[in-house]
Amino acid sequence: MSEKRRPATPWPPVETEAPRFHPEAPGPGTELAMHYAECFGCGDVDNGLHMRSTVGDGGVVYSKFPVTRAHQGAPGLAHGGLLACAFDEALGSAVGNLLRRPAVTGKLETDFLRPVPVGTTLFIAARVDGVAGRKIYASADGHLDSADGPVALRARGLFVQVGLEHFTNHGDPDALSKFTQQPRRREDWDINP
Ligand SMILES: CCCCCCCCCC(=O)SCCNC(=O)CCNC(=O)[C@H](O)C(C)(C)COP(=O)(O)OP(=O)(O)OC[C@H]1O[C@@H](n2cnc3c(N)ncnc32)[C@H](O)[C@@H]1OP(=O)(O)O
Repeated sequence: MSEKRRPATPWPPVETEAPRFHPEAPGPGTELAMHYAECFGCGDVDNGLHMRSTVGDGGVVYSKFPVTRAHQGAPGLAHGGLLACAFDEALGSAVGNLLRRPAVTGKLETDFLRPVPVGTTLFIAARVDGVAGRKIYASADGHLDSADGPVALRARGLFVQVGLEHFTNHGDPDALSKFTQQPRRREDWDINP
């Protein structure tokens, strides 16, 4: 298949500032641990995505999603919803680790350009594109089987900064202590929008 094109829409869709990476953000070459053991994206969960991420140069976070039979939609092909899930994880990891601003996905759009077969590994490169107040814009490309393989998917996400109480009030009162990597303590986060 040739390089796929889709209609171009402005990104970020509003005026933004360049992202300011947290002074204690992990540097290039750092392998990121799972952020929560029960996370479907990166945790130690049966039939989860088992994604692993590494910080690259220039504010890029590289993630790998090994596609198995547990992730099928059509026979032999990855389920589109799980592919979108992989991008949510990859984009969220870039936002959370590089900015250390607590944020949740507000909007996620995914362009599916090529089928992703079982047995392939999706190599996702994610970056933070801009920040407008609480709104954090990030995007990613997903390459088949190598970092420079053909692009199978592209995604764009809006993450909205929230207070840490978002996790403790709506989720688990002990949420912060259950993060398995930095940022996990209140003082590890940049909570000022
Ligand atoms: C180290 C850690 C690594 C972590 C990796 C984790 C990866 C996984 C990440 C996730 O999956 S998070 C889970 C999925 N997401 C959610 O559960 C979020 C559910 N939604 C909410 O909780 C609220 O709707 C939300 C916090 C997103 C926003 O509610 P708020 O009341 O705080 O804010 P508001 O609605 O005023 O929106 C703030 C701004 O964002 C804009 N906005 C929000 N959602 C939007 C949307 N969908 N489209 C466009 N704009 C949107 C909104 O218009 C507004 O713009 P302005 O400031 O310019 O007025």
